[in-house]
Amino acid sequence: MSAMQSSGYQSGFGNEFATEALPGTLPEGQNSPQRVAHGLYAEQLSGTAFTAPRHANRRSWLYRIRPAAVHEPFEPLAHERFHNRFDEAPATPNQLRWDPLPMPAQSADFIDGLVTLAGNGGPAEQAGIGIHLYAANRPMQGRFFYDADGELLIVPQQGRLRIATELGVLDVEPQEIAVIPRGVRFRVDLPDGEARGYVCENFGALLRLPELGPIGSNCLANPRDFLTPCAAYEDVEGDFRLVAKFQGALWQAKIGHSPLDVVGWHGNYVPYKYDLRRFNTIGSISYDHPDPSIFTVLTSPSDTPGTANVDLAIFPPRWLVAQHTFRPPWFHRNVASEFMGLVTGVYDAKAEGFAPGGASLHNCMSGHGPDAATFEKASNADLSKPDVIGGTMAFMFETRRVIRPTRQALESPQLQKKYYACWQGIARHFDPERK
Ligand SMILES: O=C(O)Cc1cc(O)ccc1O
Ligand SMILES: [Fe+2]
Repeated sequence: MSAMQSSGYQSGFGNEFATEALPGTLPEGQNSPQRVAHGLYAEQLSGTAFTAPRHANRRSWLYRIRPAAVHEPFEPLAHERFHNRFDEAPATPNQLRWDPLPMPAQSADFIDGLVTLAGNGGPAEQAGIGIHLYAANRPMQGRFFYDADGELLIVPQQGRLRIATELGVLDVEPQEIAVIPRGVRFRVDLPDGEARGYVCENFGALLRLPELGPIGSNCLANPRDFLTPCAAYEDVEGDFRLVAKFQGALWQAKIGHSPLDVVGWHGNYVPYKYDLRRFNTIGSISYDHPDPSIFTVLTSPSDTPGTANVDLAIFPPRWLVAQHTFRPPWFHRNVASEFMGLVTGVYDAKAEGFAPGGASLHNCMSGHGPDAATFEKASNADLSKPDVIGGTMAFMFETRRVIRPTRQALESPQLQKKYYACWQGIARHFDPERK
């Protein structure tokens, strides 16, 4: 099958977009005309309840060669490593860290290459997240995927992804993220031959931009930097497979055509990408390190105000200028649970052991913070000079619920058995006489 080429982008977050790959496709003044132009079918894709409040309501109208209903029955598709079984092992208060997942030894496409590391809640609850890694060395050939359980926040760490979706093509590279809405069908091609990264499967409310409060009307992730593809379609027939993730398990159906056959669409339920290097990072220009909520790119709110189902926060390059201050992240315990990954460079709280492609987990109320080497260095740094953190991009999925590692994550050879030791060298400095 010929890979769809990039179709260009439209900018903005949550906009009412309208795009057509063939002129005259979109109906004028209505959504569902008696006959759609070019002999297409009209289909609504609803991402929120029909009656969701207007500001949160998301749906798109798709004008396509065949409706999404056209495929043979689904049958279960085994996948040992990609699931939502977050109750296989006791949730642990231990600080955990993993080395990067190796590239696959056998041939694996994006779906084959998914491994579930941890999660909470589930698709039936419509709350919580799944945390997965992927490592792939083959494009998805003749198969397409959609996730009915949640939207997929994809964080590439190595290798570019070409994500051909029903609504158009997203080309993403490390330091960019992509979000594929629940239900949207897509295929992942690998322009660099292999790729690796992280996926947050969000079972809860759709990711949105955080409120800015006193920050004002700009900064953090600016809406115009979010890019949604222009319409692009494939008109191909063949012996293809449609893979669905439904209630934690995979299903597969035969489909005789590419489901990426949407010639035009309009609406606000859309895939998008965002370049994390565009993030307008805010920090202290006086003293003390603020809470990392200032680093929030996107948030999935829960039913409790200010308490996220999941936040995506990033730790991008930035200047550290705070005076009479311990500049790196402080020691802390958090009611929320923190999963971190590293796209590139070094994370400022960890001198070593947290490698690009690796991961860490600090659960609810588990103490963590700078390792011993970082503490000593930052406690003795010359604060008369600004310090610059360059060439790095770490991120965090922070969630209100405890993050439960899967059995395979706890049994993985990548789990660092001695992670706790990075704090064991923390010296006792207490001296009642010392100022
Ligand atoms: O390293 C961490 O644990 C993440 C983190 C970063 C930060 O700057 C402040 C708090 C926090 O949890
Ligand atoms: Fe933390």
